[in-house]
Amino acid sequence: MLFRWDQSRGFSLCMAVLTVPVTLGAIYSAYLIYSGPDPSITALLLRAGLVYLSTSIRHDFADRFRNAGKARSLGCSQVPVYPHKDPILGLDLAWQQVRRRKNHTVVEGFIDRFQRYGHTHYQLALGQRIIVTDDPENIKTILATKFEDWPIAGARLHAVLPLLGPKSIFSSNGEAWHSARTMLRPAFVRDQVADFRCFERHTENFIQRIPTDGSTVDLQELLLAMSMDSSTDFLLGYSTGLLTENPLPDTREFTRAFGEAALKSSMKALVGPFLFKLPDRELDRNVKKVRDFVRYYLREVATEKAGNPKYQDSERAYVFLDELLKQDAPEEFVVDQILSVLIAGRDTTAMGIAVCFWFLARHPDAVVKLREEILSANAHDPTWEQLKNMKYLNSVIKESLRLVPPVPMNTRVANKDTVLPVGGGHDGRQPVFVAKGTPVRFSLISMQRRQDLYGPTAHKFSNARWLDDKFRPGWEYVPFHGGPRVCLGQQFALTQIAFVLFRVFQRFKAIEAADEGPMRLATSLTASFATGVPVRLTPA
Ligand code: HEM
Repeated sequence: MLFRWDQSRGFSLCMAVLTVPVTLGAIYSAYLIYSGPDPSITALLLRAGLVYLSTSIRHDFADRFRNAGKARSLGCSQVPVYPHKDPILGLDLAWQQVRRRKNHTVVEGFIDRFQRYGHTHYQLALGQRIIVTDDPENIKTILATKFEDWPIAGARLHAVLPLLGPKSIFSSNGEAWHSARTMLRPAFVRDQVADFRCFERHTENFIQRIPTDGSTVDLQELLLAMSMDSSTDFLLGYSTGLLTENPLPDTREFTRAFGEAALKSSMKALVGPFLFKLPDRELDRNVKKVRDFVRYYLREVATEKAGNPKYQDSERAYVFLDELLKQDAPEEFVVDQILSVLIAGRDTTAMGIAVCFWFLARHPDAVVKLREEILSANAHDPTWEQLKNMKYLNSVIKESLRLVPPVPMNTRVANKDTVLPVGGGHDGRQPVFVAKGTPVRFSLISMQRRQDLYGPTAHKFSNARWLDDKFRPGWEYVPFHGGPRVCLGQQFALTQIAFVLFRVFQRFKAIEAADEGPMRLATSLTASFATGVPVRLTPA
């Protein structure tokens, strides 16, 4: 059963009444601490703990009382609350999440809770009240309309801070973010996106690793390697070469350290920022390895560019790093930005391609139509325009990113008292008051599967919906987000996904799944398939 608090009059009154004894308790505890005869250390600590607890409870009650008044004055309505069995810390839900994480059903849990408790509701995360939403109006408000009220903070920030530092595009807000974005934007110009030579090299290495005798291969693993190779090539002008016979020296160490540092940081961020204050030599070592690797190639490019034969080679005409070096920024700032783009683009692109293969392996009819389009394009080497005009190919990509957006959920934190447009009241359509400091977790993956937005086939792969010109979703479909912080690499990613699909289905006529059962996703900042994408392909 739903129970609504935060802004209810009865609750506020109750809180106000409780504030009096709690405050008296705090004063009495303080008196005992200072006046007790020779108190022991344990007694002192216990009493200090009691003072702290009662003071923070008092503040919490006072805040709720103040917020309830403010919410009413702003015309906001009550919000549904998850019916916790543990109403103090919310450990019941935390425990459920741990179990869901273990059996890879986090997404199903989100979808179920949104259906039961409303598309915007409160829940407790280790004692902190957070809002969860999968409503397009609210997501639009957070990312665009009231962008300034919703900086990156909390778990989303702490998940990347150790690797990127506070000034990178992926971890900063306000002026710092603005200057990072201004610096990076010119490096994503369309001509470079349309320069397929970099994609070609790495797609070919990927295809070479696909067995042609019908044996099973895990495409997810290969795609992660391919996207590390192509990202480092595009960014630094040096590819890690994981899919080649001659990887760069230290590549495996770099990839391992990068993966471990990213995973460790996001796990620590889930528990809370205080963990980062504790020394962690392993994380420090991995971060140092990653940054040293990037710095080394940055110096190579910066100092050897003029005489380096690689740069006379037209194959290497465009390197993202060159664009950054032109701007004369400090070295560590450039390292921050390169690593940001690597984090933002590597796993996401690999997942974007993996999702397409996952669905195609279960929809042979779509593969037949896709091949018809690819073969009838009559273009051995497609141009950017040709790929953009391939309706069927793009419908497969859009539908795959609808059902599994590689960034499935995200978080922002209100930096002032603010309002979300919907989620309150009995119909869930009234505005919601959000107090300063409240985190909001928004879920693209459940929004993009909502039946009321996508119809009865919302949960099914049905790329045909994108072939209808009248079907143009707005904020109901934002795999790259929207607003001022929209993904900078969107065109780069979409082009690479289209290119890989084009090349693979030029050479292979069928793909079939080598595993059974429902999709199982592992989720952190990026989603991945918990057991990979094992498939068998048939050469054309
Ligand atoms: C299918 C692939 C991709 C998806 C689904 C995707 C999605 C996203 C999303 C949702 C964000 C917003 C994150 C946030 O604000 O918390 C983002 C930001 C970003 N993405 Fe992507 N991305 C993809 C590929 C790429 C690629 C290939 C690159 C670069 C080569 C890239 C570069 C960036 C950058 C630099 C940002 C930060 C923008 C900012 O904060 O101003 N992305 N991406």
